[in-house]
Amino acid sequence: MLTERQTLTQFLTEDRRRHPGASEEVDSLILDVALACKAISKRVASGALTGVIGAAGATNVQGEQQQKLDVLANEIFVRTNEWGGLVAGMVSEELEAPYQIPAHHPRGNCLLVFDPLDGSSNIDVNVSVGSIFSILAAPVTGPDVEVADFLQPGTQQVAGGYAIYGPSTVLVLTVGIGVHAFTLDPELGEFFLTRQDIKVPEATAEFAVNTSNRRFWEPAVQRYIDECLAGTTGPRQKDFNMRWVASLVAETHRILTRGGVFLYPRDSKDPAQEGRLRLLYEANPIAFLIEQAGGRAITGRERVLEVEPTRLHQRIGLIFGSREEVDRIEQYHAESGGDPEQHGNPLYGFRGLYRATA
Ligand SMILES: O=P(O)(O)OC[C@H]1O[C@](O)(COP(=O)(O)O)[C@@H](O)[C@@H]1O
Ligand SMILES: [Mg+2]
Ligand SMILES: [Mg+2]
Repeated sequence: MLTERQTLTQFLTEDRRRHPGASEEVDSLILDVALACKAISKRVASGALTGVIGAAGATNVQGEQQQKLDVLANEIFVRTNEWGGLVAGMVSEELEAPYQIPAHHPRGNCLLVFDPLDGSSNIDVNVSVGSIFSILAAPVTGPDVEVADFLQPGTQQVAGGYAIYGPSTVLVLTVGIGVHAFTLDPELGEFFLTRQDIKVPEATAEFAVNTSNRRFWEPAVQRYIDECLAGTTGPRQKDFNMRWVASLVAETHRILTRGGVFLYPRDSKDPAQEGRLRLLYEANPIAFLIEQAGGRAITGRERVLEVEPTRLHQRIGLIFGSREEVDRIEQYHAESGGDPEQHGNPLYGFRGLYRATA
């Protein structure tokens, strides 16, 4: 098997060299991230046997209850990446402020941004979870990294990806030249290239959304989902299937495997927030992967990767997947006049005046 398949290390040292932006520092950092993901994968797989299931008893900066595995995965990410001399600073879902590299470790030129454990609500029920990461170049500033250093649009990412801890552990990666997947051989402890140049099919009949939020959605999203649900009896003239795993990594993996469209749109549930998912360490790396695979990722009205971040833990509407469906959702937002305040406007409801033509 070793001779037949390319390892992640071989892939980075051979294929990456063809990319003009390739840097050994980024390659090495990706390998450190992969090491962290292997360690997390092992802890996730051991489950209740090693006492990692359950709440940690603390609340993070998002106001969410931390699970033991959230804390552990964050610790693994930080400890694995702080000493190698590759990173200038880190931002994590689980840390309020940027993590400064301790003075006794060398400082590198990359910024590492991550969601150490995505899909936390699925830990207890033994459903797939994952880790998401994004790598940016560190602007040259003072000895410490600052919040402003991390507020770069997603177009500036030099690498992004996720590891999914499912029936098998798979690392999905882009360095800006396509999307590739590496499956962990748990016996050898090595990631092997198992899918190259992944492409999201342009058309789909499968959507993913948490429909319990319907009353908080903007009219454009209500219209789109209502039309999908109407199937052959509605304007789309075809039936749709629906999935909702409640793990962003699992939904992304499915869409990268067989297509589909994902929506966690901006809504009015918490008027102080623009959405549920975080821009820097959830939306941006996922958008980077999806675009590299030929799909699209938007907030509803703009390209996710072009959003100028204003806060570390900023939330955003996230809609991504097969190009034809994302185009349609974008069009519905444009047609609704660009006014996000029209929540619940009956004119846009399923029985409303504004129904799409197929
Ligand atoms: O429970 P909801 O509202 O459906 O939200 C599910 C979403 O929340 C998340 O679990 C948020 O990520 P975290 O688990 O890292 O907080 C996503 O993976 C998922 O898409
Ligand atoms: Mg998450
Ligand atoms: Mg998380």
